[in-house]
Order: sequence, then structure tokens, then C-alpha cells
Amino acid sequence: MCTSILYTAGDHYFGRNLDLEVSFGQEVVVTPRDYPFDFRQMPTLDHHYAIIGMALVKDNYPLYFDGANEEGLGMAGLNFAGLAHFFPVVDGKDNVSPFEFIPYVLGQCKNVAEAKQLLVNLNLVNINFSDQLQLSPLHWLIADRQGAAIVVESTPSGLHVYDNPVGVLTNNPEFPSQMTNLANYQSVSPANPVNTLMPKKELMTYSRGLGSHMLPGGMDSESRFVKECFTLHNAPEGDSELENVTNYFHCLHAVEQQKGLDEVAPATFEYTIYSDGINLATGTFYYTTYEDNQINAVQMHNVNLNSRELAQFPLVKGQSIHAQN
Ligand SMILES: C[C@H](CCC(=O)NCC(=O)O)[C@H]1CC[C@H]2[C@@H]3[C@H](O)C[C@@H]4C[C@H](O)CC[C@]4(C)[C@H]3CC[C@]12C
Repeated sequence: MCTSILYTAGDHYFGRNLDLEVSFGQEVVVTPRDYPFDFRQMPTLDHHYAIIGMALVKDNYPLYFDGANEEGLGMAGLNFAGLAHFFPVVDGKDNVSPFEFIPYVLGQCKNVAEAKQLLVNLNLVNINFSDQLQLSPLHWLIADRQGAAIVVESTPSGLHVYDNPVGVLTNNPEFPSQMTNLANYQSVSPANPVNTLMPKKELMTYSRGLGSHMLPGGMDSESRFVKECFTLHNAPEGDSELENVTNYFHCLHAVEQQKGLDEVAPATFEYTIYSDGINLATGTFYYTTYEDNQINAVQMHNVNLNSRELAQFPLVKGQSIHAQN
């Protein structure tokens, strides 16, 4: 499972938790403007916006899990098992495979409005990257540095593009059902509740935080969606980049999966392999890994963006403890 968010605090911060039981060998990858992006059914993009994000590089091709471009448009692919459906190639449509979808959008669009235009003629097609790396059933959150966000879901009924007013995406069910479910939690609050249960009776406020007593806390995607909406939309806005990045990671880590809690096969547990976030205005990409609570950063503009060669930054994994004596 996974969770992706757009946090607004002056600038906009976009990224995700990647929750899985195996690591693919992903790293931070910058694709510069002149790297030739080949597509199976569409013309090569010889020149495009530069992209930074988390990717597995295979045969010199960056298979992005999530990322953002130099204009401040971000995009993340999240599991959508059993619901995602990809189609055969159709003449006259823009036929793009899901593994090409992030470069296709981030290479060409400055913002969500441009992405919506590009999606009008899109057909997400069932072409595997290779026999070893077959398609995964994904849906996507796309968000920009003006704060707009959409969700893209390709199901048996076709391609669906939904405005996302909450800036959160997890996994199943379909996005409109997640939004409907939020209505059940409207009374969840950071404040202690007013007693409407028995207004004429005194009830003891035995604890702080009673306003969030009904907040779901499970590992499942519906619980994470509600919990993250509550956390994100009550998060403070900081006065500095450091404060904002700190708040941002607290929001994501609120729904992280600790090892041992989500059993996906006997004795095999899914956990939050990494959490990442990019400041969409500055192009600084931040991340933490399960093994390392330290926030690491890669600044895309410190890489030569007028190049044809991918720049790869292996993930820092060792825990660093600040010994004080
Ligand atoms: C499985 C995860 C999504 C995380 C998640 O929700 N998993 C748990 C679950 O089963 O619910 C997805 C997100 C991005 C995906 C990868 C990217 O799409 C890039 C690449 C695309 C290829 O078609 C398949 C391999 C490969 C490398 C994908 C493997 C599966 C990934 C890593």
C-alpha cells in the first residue's frame, strides 16, 4: 500500500510513502532535458522538462515510481490492485504504457491544467516493460506548485480523471468512494468534543485528544486515507523550509507502516520502504528510508540539466545516531 500527499505551506510539497515487502533497488534519479525518452507507441521526446524522483534504472531507462519536473509538476503511481485495467493499442489515440506515464506527463506539462489537456486523448495500454518487469496495477496522483491536484484511474469502464480537493491518495477503492467515505468522519476534530450524546448529562473528559477518538488507525487504504486527510489538513504551516519539511514528513510518517503489522503472505510483512517529498517551487527532493530517520536531500538544479545522461543517487540507508556524550 502507499500514501501520496500534497502539503501546502507557502510552497507546495509533494511525495509519497512506498509501502511494500520487497525493495526494487530504486534510487533518486535526475533525468536531464536532453535524455532521449523513447516510448513504445509514441514519438521519442528528445528534449523535455528535467525530472527528479525515485526510480529503478533498467537498461538506462528510469522507471519512475514518483517524481516531479523542473516546472513544479509532481506525479506518483500507487497500487490499485484488482481495479486498474489497461487497454490494447487503439489507432488515433495517444497510446502510453503505465511504465511510461510519469515521463510522458512530467516531460511535457508545466501544471495540472496542461496535464488534463494531455490526458484528453490518452489510452493507457497493456504493454510490459519486459517479461521480468510486467505492468503493475497503478493509479496516479498528479499535483502542481499552484496547489491543484488530480487523480487518474484507468478501469474497465475507461480513463477517469478526478479533481482531488484533498491532496491525498492511497489505494483501493476508487477515488470517488474514498471521498464519499470521508463524510463519515466529518466530526473528527483536534479539539475536545462537545457532549451531544446526552446534552443534559455531565460526561468526563478523561483524556486529551478525544476529538480524534473515532479516527481510523488501520494499515488498510481506507483508514490511511481518512487518517492522512485529518493529519494533513490540520498540519501547521511553518515559517521556514526546515519547519515545513519537518511538518511534511510528520504527515507522511503518521501513516507509515512499521515492520510486523501488515502481513501480506505468511511471515512476510509490508512496510514503508521510503518516504519522499519534493519542494515543487525549488526542486529539492527530500527522503527518509525505513532504516534511516535522517532526512536526506538531492537538489535537482545542482545537476547539469542540459545533458543526455541520467544522474543517479543511491539511497542512504544506515541509521545515524547523534551521540551526545
Ligand atoms: C508496488 C508499488 C506500489 C506500492 C504498493 O501499493 N504496494 C503494496 C500493495 O500491494 O498494496 C509500485 C509503485 C511504482 C511501481 C513501479 C513503477 O511503476 C516502475 C516499474 C514499472 C514496471 O511496469 C513494473 C516494475 C516497476 C519497478 C513498478 C513496480 C511496482 C511499483 C514499485
